[in-house]
Amino acid sequence: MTAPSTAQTLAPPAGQPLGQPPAQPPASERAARRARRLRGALETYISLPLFALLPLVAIWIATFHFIDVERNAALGAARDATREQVDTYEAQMARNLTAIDQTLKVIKYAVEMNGATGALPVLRRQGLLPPGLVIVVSVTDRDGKVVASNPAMPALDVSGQSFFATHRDLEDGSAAGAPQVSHTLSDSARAEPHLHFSRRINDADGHFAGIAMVEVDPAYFTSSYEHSREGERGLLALVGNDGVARALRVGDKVSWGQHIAIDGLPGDAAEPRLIIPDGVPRYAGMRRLHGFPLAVVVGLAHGEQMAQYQQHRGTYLAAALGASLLLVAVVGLVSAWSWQLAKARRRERHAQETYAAASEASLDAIFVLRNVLATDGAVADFMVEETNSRAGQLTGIAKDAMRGRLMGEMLPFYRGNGMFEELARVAQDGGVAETEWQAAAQPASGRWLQRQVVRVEGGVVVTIRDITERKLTEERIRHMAHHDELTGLPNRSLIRDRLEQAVKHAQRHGNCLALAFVDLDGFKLVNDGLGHNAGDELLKVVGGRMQACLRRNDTLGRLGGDEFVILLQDVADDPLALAPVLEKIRQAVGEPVMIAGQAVQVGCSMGVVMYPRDGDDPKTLMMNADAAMYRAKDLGKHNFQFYTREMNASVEEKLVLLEGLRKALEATLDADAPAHAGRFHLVYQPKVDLRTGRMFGVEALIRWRHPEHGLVPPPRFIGLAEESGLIVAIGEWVVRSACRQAQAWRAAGLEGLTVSVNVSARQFEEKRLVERVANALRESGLPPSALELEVTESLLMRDLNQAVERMRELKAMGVSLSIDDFGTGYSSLSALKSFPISTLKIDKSFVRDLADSTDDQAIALAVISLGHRLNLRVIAEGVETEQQRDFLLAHECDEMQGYLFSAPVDAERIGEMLAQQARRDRMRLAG
Ligand SMILES: Nc1nc2c(ncn2[C@@H]2O[C@@H]3COP(=O)(O)O[C@H]4[C@@H](O)[C@H](n5cnc6c(=O)[nH]c(N)nc65)O[C@@H]4COP(=O)(O)O[C@H]3[C@H]2O)c(=O)[nH]1
Repeated sequence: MTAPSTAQTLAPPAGQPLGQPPAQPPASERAARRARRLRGALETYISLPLFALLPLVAIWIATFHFIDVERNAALGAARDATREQVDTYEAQMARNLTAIDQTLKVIKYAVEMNGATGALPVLRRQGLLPPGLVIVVSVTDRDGKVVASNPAMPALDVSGQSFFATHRDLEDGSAAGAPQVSHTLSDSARAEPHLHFSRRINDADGHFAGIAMVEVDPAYFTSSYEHSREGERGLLALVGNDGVARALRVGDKVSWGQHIAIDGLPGDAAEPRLIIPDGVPRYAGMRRLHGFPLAVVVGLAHGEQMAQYQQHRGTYLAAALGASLLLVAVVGLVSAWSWQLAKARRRERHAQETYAAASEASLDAIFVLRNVLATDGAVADFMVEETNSRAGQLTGIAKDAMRGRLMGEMLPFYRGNGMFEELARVAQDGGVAETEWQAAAQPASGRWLQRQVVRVEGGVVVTIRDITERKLTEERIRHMAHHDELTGLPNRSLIRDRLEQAVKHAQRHGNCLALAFVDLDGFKLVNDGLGHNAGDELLKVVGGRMQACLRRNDTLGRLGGDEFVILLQDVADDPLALAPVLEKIRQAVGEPVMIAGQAVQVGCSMGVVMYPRDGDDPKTLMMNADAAMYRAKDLGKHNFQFYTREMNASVEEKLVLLEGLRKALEATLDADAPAHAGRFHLVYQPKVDLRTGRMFGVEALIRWRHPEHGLVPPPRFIGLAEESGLIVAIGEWVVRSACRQAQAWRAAGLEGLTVSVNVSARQFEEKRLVERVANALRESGLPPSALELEVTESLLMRDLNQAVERMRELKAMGVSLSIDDFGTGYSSLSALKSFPISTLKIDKSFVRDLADSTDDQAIALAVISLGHRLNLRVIAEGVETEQQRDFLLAHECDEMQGYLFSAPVDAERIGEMLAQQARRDRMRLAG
């Protein structure tokens, strides 16, 4: 664990600039390297063979020493034996030769005394002759002819022999002279090889008279050869001074005649040498025999003499070799084992170093923990055996300071947060445990950590990873999955989830909850008119405003588009109690919003349901809230509606209504159609000049008399006619009818009356609108100036350019245009300027509270002043009271319409009113 990590060795140390020669490694590192090298040298597989050389050398030194000693001993013994043999052989030969010479001397004496032929019988008789089987004695005359012998032999002449010549040639009268010895030979008298010992016989005068001879078998002289002494290849030889062997025995073989350089032979054996050329080196000793021209030679075969030594030497060498081999084998085995062990240790060290490097480079904190057992064998604590720097950063305790410490003492909180129990469980039962938790203690406080515990022998390894980033990412993804990207509000899936939870909670606790579907009114106009960025901005602002109206545990979410949903929990089971917050939201949404330097305004239609009265499951509640929201839309928008059971029937109701509308249209257009389908008809509401009080025009308003339901107000069916497209045909009928009626009044002499017709969005956007209007005017004969088309402000804003274009075409025809419900939309001044209109109509919602609401007063005044600045006439609708009229009059509003003057009435009544007015005019003129 102390070895430098791979990462450390690859990268320059911190602070060392790249490109510079590396600095000397620190002293501690150098010392560690030295220690490692020394450890390596002391490895058994290196040191043991080195140490084993000592006993090996000792074995061989001792072996060679013993061999040497043994050899010297063997050599000494060989020399001693040779000397002893030579001594013995010399003594034997001296004895034998002396006896032979004695015989020669006796024969000589007897011949000299008894004559050559008489001597031997005398000696035989006296028993002085040696046994004839072994030794032949004979006497020759001076000519060399054997004259007597014992035993008797064939005639023999030795005159040619050198020993005879030697005797004969001696000075006459000389004493006996020395005995002569012949070579070993065979002659005509005796076929067996023999050698002759001879002495000179003188006559009485001292002259040569012949010789006395003793013939001896050469084997006689080597008969003392004993295998036990001389061995199988020992040598005994009787050699003449001339160097020719007279008798020579090697083993059992007796021979003669070989040449032996006796002069070169030592008296004592020194070194083995080749005495005869039989290839056997021998330890040799030689003694000259006194009184005879002879020497004895003894040779002991080197091989035989050293045989025991050789045997011992072999034994020693074998023993030494055996011991050496044993030693080498043991050392080899131990070294191999040690090498394997060292290799395994190296591998282990390498693995440890790799582990340490990897561990140090790891972003995970790693703790190698040892079990600390209680007396009952259960794990009582853990001791830190190894760890890494990351662990130090995580715990705030230096890595080295952790080693050897008890976890319970180092991180006491680990017993309180379940970590110890988990570690102990894995330590005892095995397996792998994984846990994620949020750290509570410094320095990692607040961070999300993940630990993995794995059992190892005698402990556990704990890996701790900081997963805060992952958690945050997961949280972000979760948030994105459950929240609307634009507003950050909960999205449909989270809302559904929260609603489910809220319903469950309410079910458990018997509480109530409310759910409101909110749809923005007029959002599409902003989005289409000012662009998507403006739409997005508007959604954010409106979302923020709604959120501000809610309590902390309420939920505001966005379903998509301009649809929001509000979940109010733990509310009273009383719709009225909800009204304040809903109204607050409605007002907050209705406040103008500044977008791209421009004030825009939207409303909201809210459909509200309550659990449990309007449904006891999320699906039903959402469905019913949706139905209630549509009802709010139907009822003029920017309001909230609580769900009623009847709403559920609305779809079916709509279908029935639509069918009725269709039939009514058919019936209206077809004069012959049966009346039970109901028909449309028009009513007219007078428009009055505020200053003069004179009716100058009428607004045509459609009515549907249903055969069963009676009179159906326009708000109940205009929207449906719009939705279904029927409005185009209905609208065309309205224009044509209104034109026809207006022309009829004119024809009746009621001149100067204008008629206004409402044109809905669908109608206005229809391509043939201008053509249809032109047709209606042409058919009726009404001058275009008597016709006014009322379009709503919001309608114009849907497609500004197209609207302006369409308006210009109508204007070109001479038709007047007015903007209905002015003030509920968000026309910009610049847009307003471009409209070819003649009149602005203040919406009746601002007129209603004119007397009390300063806001409405301000709006009315703003519209009046705006209209006048643009040279437009301003008309207020829905004027019901005199206060309203007085206010409008005081503030120079031009015209008005409303119940104060007249509710919408049929054409006939308008005719009467016009007639009355004409009468009044005439009277005033007259009066
Ligand atoms: N509270 C109150 N209301 C007053 C007063 N004086 C008049 N009104 C009502 O105000 C509405 C005025 O018409 P609008 O704003 O164009 O609003 C109209 C118009 O937008 C639409 N509409 C009516 N007839 C037609 C039509 O022929 N074509 C189209 N496209 N829309 C029509 O239906 C809406 C409602 O028409 P109506 O029910 O006839 O309701 C009429 C009228 O009866 C008053 O003093 N107080």
